[in-house]
Amino acid sequence: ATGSVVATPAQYDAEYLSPVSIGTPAQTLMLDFDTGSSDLWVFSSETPKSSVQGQTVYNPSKSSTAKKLSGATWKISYGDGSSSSGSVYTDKVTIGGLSVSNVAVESAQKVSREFTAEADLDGLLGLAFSSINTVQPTQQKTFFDMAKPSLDSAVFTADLKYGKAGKYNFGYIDDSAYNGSLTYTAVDSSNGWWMFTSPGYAVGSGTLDSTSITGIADTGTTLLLVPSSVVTTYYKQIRNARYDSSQAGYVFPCSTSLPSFTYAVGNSQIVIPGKYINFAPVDSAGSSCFGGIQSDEGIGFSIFGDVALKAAFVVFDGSQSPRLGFASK
Ligand SMILES: O=C(CNCCc1c[nH]c2ccccc12)Nc1scc(-c2ccccc2)c1C(=O)NCc1ccccc1
Repeated sequence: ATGSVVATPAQYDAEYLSPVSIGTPAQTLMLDFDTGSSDLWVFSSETPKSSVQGQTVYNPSKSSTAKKLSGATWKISYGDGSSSSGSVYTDKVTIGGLSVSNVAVESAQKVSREFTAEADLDGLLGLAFSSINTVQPTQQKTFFDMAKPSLDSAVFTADLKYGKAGKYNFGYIDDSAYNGSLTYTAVDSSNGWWMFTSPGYAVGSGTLDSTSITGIADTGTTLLLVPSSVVTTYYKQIRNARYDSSQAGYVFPCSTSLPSFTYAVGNSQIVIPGKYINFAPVDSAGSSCFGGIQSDEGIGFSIFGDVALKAAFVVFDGSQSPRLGFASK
């Protein structure tokens, strides 16, 4: 089997949302496919009304294939301080024509205000490794792990784009979606993430600096978060860039034309065009803009978020020895 689904960017490409059908008859929610976490959680009929502001909710009592996973709970929190928690059902989940039964669908009984504020986001679909799924007492498998036995090939691909719709494919690699060839690199999944080491980086047309960057391929994080030394080197090239402590990040005049950022993958390179690195205005006046490259200080590793991944076609190879493939497009 295979599946293919559109990934539509929210404002400023802050996240990408894909339609997912849950239950019988189908209840279609817009979920953020997240290779940085491993829980499929949704706004539901159990989410307090005061916490639901525009989201579409999953109602298990309206699904003939829903089963309560008795005694199971989940609770997750993210680095930005956001969090959610609740109960667990199993139900049929269909993504782009690919149907999987008995998938753990985590129903939110609590969501933090950051999620309530995201009116278009009805939940997350975790695509990291099942070893970091938060369901207790019995850890649950991700949609990808549940789908794997029926997939033509144990892979999924992310083809996110700048300011327009991209795609997630399951079970096959669309060789027409990228230029040149794929370069594969080793993954360390011991911490549950798609973690790899980039052997170097470059700013603009400069030469490659062989400072390696170890981080995770994370579609659920918006920005590219790298070591402070790399951040400093990048923004040193921009005359009016400055660290704004009130924003806790580098900002620059929105009119600035930005240098590209290149990250190496094995012997090849992915070039992030400068315009991808202007994330969003920090004020309504729109005079200063927040950079798409910021520090990974305090995380313990770097995060290749959407700013980095949307410059590439990315293969998440979940075979016996997982690996990541990157190609330019
Ligand atoms: O959690 C994910 C992926 N799912 C995000 C879902 C999500 C969280 N708010 C959302 C809001 C909307 C949509 C999805 C999400 N990735 C990882 S691995 C390590 C950290 C981390 C750990 C400690 C400190 C910092 C990061 C994060 C992290 O918190 N990223 C989000 C972030 C990172 C930095 C700044 C903001 C957010």
